Amino acid sequence: MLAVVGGEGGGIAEMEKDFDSKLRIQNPNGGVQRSKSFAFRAPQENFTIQDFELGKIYGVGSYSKVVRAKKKDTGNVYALKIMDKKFITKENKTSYVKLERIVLDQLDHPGIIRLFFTFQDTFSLYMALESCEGGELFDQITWKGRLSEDEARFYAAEVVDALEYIHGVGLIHRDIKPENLLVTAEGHIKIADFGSVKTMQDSKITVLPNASSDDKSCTFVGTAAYVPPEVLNSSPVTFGNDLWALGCTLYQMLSGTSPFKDASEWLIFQRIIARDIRFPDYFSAEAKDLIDKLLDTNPRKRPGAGPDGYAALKMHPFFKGIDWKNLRAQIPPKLALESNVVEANDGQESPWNPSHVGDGSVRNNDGSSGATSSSEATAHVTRLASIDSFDSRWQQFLDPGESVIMISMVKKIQKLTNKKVQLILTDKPKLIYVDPAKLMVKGNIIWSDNPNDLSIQVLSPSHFKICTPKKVMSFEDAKQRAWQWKKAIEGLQNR
Ligand SMILES: Nc1ncnc2c1ncn2[C@@H]1O[C@H](COP(=O)(O)OP(=O)(O)OP(=O)(O)O)[C@@H](O)[C@H]1O
Repeated sequence: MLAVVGGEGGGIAEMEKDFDSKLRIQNPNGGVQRSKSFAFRAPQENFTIQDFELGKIYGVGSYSKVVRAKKKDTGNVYALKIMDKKFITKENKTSYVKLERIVLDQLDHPGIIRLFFTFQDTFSLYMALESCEGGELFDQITWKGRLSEDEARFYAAEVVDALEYIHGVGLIHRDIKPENLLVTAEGHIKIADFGSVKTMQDSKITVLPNASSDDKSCTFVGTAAYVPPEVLNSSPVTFGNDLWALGCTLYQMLSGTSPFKDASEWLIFQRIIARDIRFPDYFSAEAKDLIDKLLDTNPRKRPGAGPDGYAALKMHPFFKGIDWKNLRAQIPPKLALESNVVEANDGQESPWNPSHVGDGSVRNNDGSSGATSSSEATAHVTRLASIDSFDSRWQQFLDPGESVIMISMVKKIQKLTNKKVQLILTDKPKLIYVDPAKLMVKGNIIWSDNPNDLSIQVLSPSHFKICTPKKVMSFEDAKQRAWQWKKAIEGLQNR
């Protein structure tokens, strides 16, 4: 995510009020102030984190962790999005959180992540989301190298179907990319991450005035590689924004990489503005034509944004054979598993240590609660931990009681060869990298709280260097978490 939407729009106390199941809503659109009593479809419950059995971490966002959570009494499984209240306030993410909560609550489509309920305790806000066991489409592309045209057609069609609904209710998603397209256990696509949506004038979706994204106070919203050229020229955002991103995503499905790639965001933007696209030879004429049209510099000319609406997109020859009425009844492509790519996965889920979140106390109706954390500073760092995936393979590299702060599969860039390694940061603190195939520690970076002896240099969202007096090591994180690595290491140094 590049830019933060809107202003802070009120503190955490106000947000807690907004999270009440009854609230007064005002629609800022259309000039006339519409005001009505409003009940969330997904209620705010009085649950605690102890009501759930926590499983693996699905992923980490810039201000949240998403964990597999089974409700102990019903056995229902959710993707529990856990957000640290202090962090949200500090990082001005309040409006982003409110927006996602209120928008998801009103969306109802099989191609969009469902929000079931929310709850909170002293430290955290929790959103119980529909669980997507298949992970991100990004991982499917990475693990398969690239997708076949049939696979890409299937996924693209499901995205088109959901986008038609999103645009139909007057919303622009603004952050369509393979990381935000989640895959269910069965292999269907669900669009996630509605924190950057923009409501159009005549939107059917109601948002709180201070939960909406305010374009005036920010440069732009989205992710560098998927941003359309008009957004870089500060033109008003339109539905065409998502259609450009769809074109980039389809290109990435078919080739394995996004069409506008370079070493820095600035260079990526130059490529986007110059519309510097090269199609691999193996793309079919239909795929090339559709991507070429979706990446039209004129947003109104992109199929789906013109006077014929979505018919123009759905009737494109690339989608020949797609049964648009029965999409979700079709058999999805076979999912790739991480274990097919990295050897030695014992296939076991490793449960996440629940002491990493919340305080376990029940929230009273007046918003007060009992317990406070004894080691708040450390817990805070741990709650902010950025963890791609954590399974029992990495447990053997930890001492008893030691927990992981951040872990990701990264490329260690060397002069002659680049090597995939698992970079692991723990609360000891310990910073090591492991050969994922041989399950051997390949490097132990000597920890120091002194930034002269251990520092992180971020070169681009995906490229960072770990510098020690003896050595400088260069890493590439495909998930663009270079800044999170810096934050996590510096957070531990300043604990
Ligand atoms: N419903 C879900 N089911 C399974 N995994 C999920 C679900 N929602 C999110 N995830 C995983 O958790 C990760 C973090 O999600 P989250 O929504 O917190 O942040 P994000 O989408 O990465 O966004 P950002 O960094 O822009 O805040 C996602 O990238 C995804 O891999």
